[in-house]
Amino acid sequence: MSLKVLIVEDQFIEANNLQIIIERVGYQVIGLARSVEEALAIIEKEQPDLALVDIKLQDSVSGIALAPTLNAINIPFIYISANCNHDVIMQAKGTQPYGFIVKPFREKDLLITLEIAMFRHENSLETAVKKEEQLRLNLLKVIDIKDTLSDKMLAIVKSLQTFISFDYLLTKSIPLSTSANFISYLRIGFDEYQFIGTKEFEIITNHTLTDVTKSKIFNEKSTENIIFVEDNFEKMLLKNPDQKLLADKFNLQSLMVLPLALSDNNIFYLFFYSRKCDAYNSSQIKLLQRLSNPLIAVIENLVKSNQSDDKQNVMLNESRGIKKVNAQEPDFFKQIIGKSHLLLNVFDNISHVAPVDTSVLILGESGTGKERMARCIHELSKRKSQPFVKINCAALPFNLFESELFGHEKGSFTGAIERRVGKFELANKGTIFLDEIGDMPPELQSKLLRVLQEKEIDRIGGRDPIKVDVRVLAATNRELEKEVAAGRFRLDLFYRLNVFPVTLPPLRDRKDDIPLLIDHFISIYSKKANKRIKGISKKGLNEALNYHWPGNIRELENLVERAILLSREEILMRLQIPDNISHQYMIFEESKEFKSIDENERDHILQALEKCRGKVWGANGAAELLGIPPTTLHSKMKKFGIKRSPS
Ligand SMILES: Nc1ncnc2c1ncn2[C@@H]1O[C@H](COP(=O)(O)OP(=O)(O)OP(=O)(O)O)[C@@H](O)[C@H]1O
Repeated sequence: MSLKVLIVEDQFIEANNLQIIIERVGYQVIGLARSVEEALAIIEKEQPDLALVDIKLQDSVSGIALAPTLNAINIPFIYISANCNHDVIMQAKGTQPYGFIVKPFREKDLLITLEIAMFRHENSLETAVKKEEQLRLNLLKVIDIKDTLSDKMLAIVKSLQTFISFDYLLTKSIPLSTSANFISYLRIGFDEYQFIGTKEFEIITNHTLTDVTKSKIFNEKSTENIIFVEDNFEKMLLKNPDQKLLADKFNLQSLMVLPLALSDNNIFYLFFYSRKCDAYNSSQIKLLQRLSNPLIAVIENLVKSNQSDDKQNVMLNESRGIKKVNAQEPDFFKQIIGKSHLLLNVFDNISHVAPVDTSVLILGESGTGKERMARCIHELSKRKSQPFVKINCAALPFNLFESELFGHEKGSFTGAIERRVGKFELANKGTIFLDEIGDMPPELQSKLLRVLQEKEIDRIGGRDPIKVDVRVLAATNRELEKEVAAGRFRLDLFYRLNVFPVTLPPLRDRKDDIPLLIDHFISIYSKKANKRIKGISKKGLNEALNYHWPGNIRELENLVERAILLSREEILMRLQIPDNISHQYMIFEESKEFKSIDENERDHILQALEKCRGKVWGANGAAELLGIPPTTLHSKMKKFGIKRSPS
């Protein structure tokens, strides 16, 4: 059956042209809409499989306004626009389109973008369905686990984590008489949780459970799912001091509540908290609703076994001291040091994508660990016993590029004195890692695209194409959308590579990891230097925590290595951190432009947020530091388009 396409384009000739192109290859155009309103009417009558949406419509409403509806009903869409300025691209990107075509475009580019969009959509649907089924089975399996109650609870927590990312999960039953009435888990590593029951909670917060169960969210016998993100989360905290206590204690920034109505009229609540301020959305609520039956079955089983087993009651509700569960180091990411929640989010994504053959585009500033992550993806895949071949696209001279990637036959050009096998062939059955992909010359981008599409290469001077089976991982520290907008990077290649983007956070956004990384590098480089260095001084660590690390982990690694070589003591006194003030001065000199008052205010707010690690409200928050009310800071952040990115 041919795919049904909706075209949203106000220029008749262009809409007609699009229709001719796509009908020629077998798609069915179910409607030409000239405005968002017309598009909505068509969608209501006849659900398209895909929509092509022009961004700039004559009507005052932009095509981007259609995105929430299309996303909600799961219709993939591709934007078409003659305007590729950065702001438009960023605004469009935020709505998660399946493609972006810049006018004027070639017919071929349009068709490839359509094909990739459908491929990605089907793939993501299929994967989502498979994963959901797996989660359902995993939850039901918990019933048969013979382990203790807390092991069962932990199994549920871990199963849910792969779908609903959380940093703290609290479960609570109403009325309080149910024995498993307050259990919570704080995520402290990729697969590590700290169990926090009633007693532990009191030790950590200095408040009794009675203090913190006063709030409405806890006591309401509501069975509605609720999400608190961004401003709503802050507003909710103002009304619920107990939630504020939790949020401040664990640096939480959003909440999703799932009430489960048990058959004995009790309500069992799952509170998912995240350190990201926009972690939850309605699609997760829908997922949890679909899963409510297995969840209720497993929770009822859990509550029943808890009531019938006094010893386990003691373990859940009376345990003293703070327990780490599953404290053994997980194998998956042992090469990648760090436990900050931003990195844990990356681990979650990588653990989903690594085993499948999808291309992964690793983004992040220089030195954030992109190559290390690529190796890790390879190690976690079924290709791990096959070669991992790296190409640095920025370091290869232009004239050697093609021969390096695809190889050449003897005598195919002056200097080709013998046959050479290219990196793609060397990587056959394994993984190829294209580092600094943003620096690949445009002429070669089309050749790379061909390899990705046809899965075959042409050696220079060779007669027949050679089949290759490689998984492609690519990395860049450039903003590829900007490169596309500037015409330096092919759009179709961008979409091929951007199937699964992963962004590594800069070190300054995950300062919690600095002590771990310093210890890690001290242990490596002190062994190398044959010295016994035990650690770093408090002052040295504080300086490292206050530095902004433009060179990220590589810079930290180099500074630790240098300090070890120079150190005569068992403790590193300090790292030779470049002078922050002179650095700022340099930036000012380089930028030359004189800043407006608004720009200065924006920078100042950003600096305050960075210093307070994204915290706006309360003690040590940015509002306090700036000496303004949090609500004022909030509206200024809105005005300047600043979103909080906590450490
Ligand atoms: N999480 C980590 N744990 C330990 N070492 C790390 C981690 N991330 C990066 N490193 C180390 O930091 C250095 C830089 O990492 P890597 O080369 O992977 O960064 P990159 O983002 O690919 O850099 P570039 O963009 O400059 O190519 C390497 O020596 C790497 O081993």
